[in-house]
Amino acid sequence: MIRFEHVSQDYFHNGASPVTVLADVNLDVREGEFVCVLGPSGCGKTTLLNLAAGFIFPSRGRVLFDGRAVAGPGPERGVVFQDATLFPWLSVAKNVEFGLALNGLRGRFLRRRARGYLDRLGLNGHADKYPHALSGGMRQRVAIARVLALEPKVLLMDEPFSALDANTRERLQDELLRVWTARRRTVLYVTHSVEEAAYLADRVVVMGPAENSLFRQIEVILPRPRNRSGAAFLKTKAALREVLAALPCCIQTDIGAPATGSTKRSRE
Ligand SMILES: Nc1ncnc2c1ncn2[C@@H]1O[C@H](COP(=O)(O)OP(=O)(O)OP(=O)(O)O)[C@@H](O)[C@H]1O
Repeated sequence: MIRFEHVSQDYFHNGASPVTVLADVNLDVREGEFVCVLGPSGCGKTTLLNLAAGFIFPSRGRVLFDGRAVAGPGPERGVVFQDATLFPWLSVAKNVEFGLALNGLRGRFLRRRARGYLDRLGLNGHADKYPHALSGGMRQRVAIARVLALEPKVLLMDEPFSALDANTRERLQDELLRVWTARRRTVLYVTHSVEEAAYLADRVVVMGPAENSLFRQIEVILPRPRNRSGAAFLKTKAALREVLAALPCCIQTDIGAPATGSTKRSRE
């Protein structure tokens, strides 16, 4: 569904020589697959996602969607960011309807589609509220409903739940999995969290420094729904932490382990 073919990405800073963030990345995301991209801060996770979204273009190589080169953003690739960027002057329902109207839906078809996705995300009692009256978790739910309502083939998600408290995050992870299981969309999901990657992913792509952009790929073969305290789940987390700990010269890592005597941070 998404293919990165020998993709390299350079950035330029004030006339200095270019900095290579991704080097010769080859990655296939299969249709219906849930792929998490995990790695230290600054290793290029968002860059990878932005390339798939068509927000930027590779310095070298090609990014393909459904066999065709990505030439820019498109409704078949829905993007969810860390901060829900809703229109503050529109109600919840109107926020979801906005993109549908831009894509040509009108009248009751538009309203029915929007309501359907608000229901799916547990927002049916909040359709007439404005974003300022919603909690962070609810705002993020609206942002997801808004993207899902466009029925994209691929969801590109950049740390969508990282700003939320642990309970809300886990609830939204379950809601996302419920929607994903029902429709089996392809998901490319950037996270710092080992726990999140182990819970969500079919496959975890661990990214490293540019010369080793795709450091390791790990299939997560645990059955769903996953038990966060089960032995197999804990083992998967431990395996992922081991891979992260083996990364050469991390900038910052979030490997979910106590940071005693090291510079490693934990958010879990
Ligand atoms: N438009 C840009 N121009 C110049 N440098 C950039 C640009 N976008 C990203 N970078 C640099 O590229 C590197 C990778 O950034 P990117 O945001 O892809 O990493 P990341 O792994 O997503 O980081 P984080 O986990 O902190 O969000 C960083 O050093 C960043 O400063």
